[in-house]
Amino acid sequence: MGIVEKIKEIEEEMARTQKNKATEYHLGLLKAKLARYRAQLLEPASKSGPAGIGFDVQKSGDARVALIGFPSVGKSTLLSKCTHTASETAAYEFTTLTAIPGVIEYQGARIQLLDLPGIVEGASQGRGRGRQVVATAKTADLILVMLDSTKSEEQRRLLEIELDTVGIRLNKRKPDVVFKRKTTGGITLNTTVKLTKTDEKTIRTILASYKLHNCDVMIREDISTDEFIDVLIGTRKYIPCLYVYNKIDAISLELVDKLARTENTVVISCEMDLNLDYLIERIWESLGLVKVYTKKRGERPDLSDPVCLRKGATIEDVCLGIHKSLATHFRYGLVWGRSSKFAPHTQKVSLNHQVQDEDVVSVFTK
Ligand SMILES: Nc1nc2c(ncn2[C@@H]2O[C@H](COP(=O)(O)OP(=O)(O)OP(=O)(O)O)[C@@H](O)[C@H]2O)c(=O)[nH]1
Ligand SMILES: [K+]
Ligand SMILES: [Mg+2]
Repeated sequence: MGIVEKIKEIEEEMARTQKNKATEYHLGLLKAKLARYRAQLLEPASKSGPAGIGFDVQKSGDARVALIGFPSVGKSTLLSKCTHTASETAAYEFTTLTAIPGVIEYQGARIQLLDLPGIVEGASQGRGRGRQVVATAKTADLILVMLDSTKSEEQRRLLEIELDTVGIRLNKRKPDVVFKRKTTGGITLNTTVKLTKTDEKTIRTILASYKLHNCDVMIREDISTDEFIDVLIGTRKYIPCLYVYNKIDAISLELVDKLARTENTVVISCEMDLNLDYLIERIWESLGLVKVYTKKRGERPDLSDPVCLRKGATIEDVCLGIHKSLATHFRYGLVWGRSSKFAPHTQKVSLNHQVQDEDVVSVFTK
């Protein structure tokens, strides 16, 4: 029996099993098994072929944003409107067949926007180019789930399932669980909160089913069984996401209003150029990029050409963003701004100092 069939069998058994206190533990086991098979199916290291490999597009710029959606929702139209790259658009489905990168320039940052082929239900199982598309989505810093506002709400849930299946967790934080493998000593399980969505027995059974007989587990959040499995599998990707409803020119104002009030949602019309600037603002905000200005000794900071970095970036990243040699010859840095302990005064810092948005940085070399 192939992995796909095995997965199907487990899914069927789960569907047949009634959800209650008595079956909770058995369902937990099935979930663990299912997650393991899916991981086998989708990780690049699996023997089932190059399933986990995405389209070969060079990452460039300060961040990567991937467009995911069903065919003909307007992904290519959006790329063509927001970047200098033209991607073919047409009224028929599957116009786009590969990944097409474009660049959004905003606030001094270069954001790579990736137009991707439309995916269909079952994409993560290998239908169409779906697996390649979702594998590419895994490499993104932000996912735009693009939806056709004239179509049913169902499309959003279906896309979420496809992304979830390949281990992408949208708008979620990594569960607050510390997990350490050991060679001896058995299992130490500690919780700092009351577990309401799973229990110790289920957790211990899952550990056993993964043949983890020696480990330390510290659970610091009220997690579910699924979230615990995510921790064990370890390759889950926690990616922020914006839901982008396109074609609002074709729906009622009431519906536009309702959609616009939904969390993590932006409504647009590519065709009528509605709200596209606002979308870019939201993309920028969701990426949480950090802009740092550099300053040479005795000069004013250069406000025209900031260095753009990811959240959590350090002085070392600033150096690398300017020139490779700067980090190797680094003596010390000076920081003005929010990350400076002595704001608004200067702080002398080393390479591992974390910078904040709008900091001004000077680097002194040997
Ligand atoms: N009414 C309306 N139509 C739009 C809008 N944006 C795009 N379209 C139309 O939707 C159709 C599909 O657009 P594409 O950009 O090719 O869609 P896609 O998502 O890239 O499609 P695939 O590459 O096939 O997956 C085209 O006929 C567009 O003209 C919009 O804002 N309003
Ligand atoms: K199309
Ligand atoms: Mg397209």
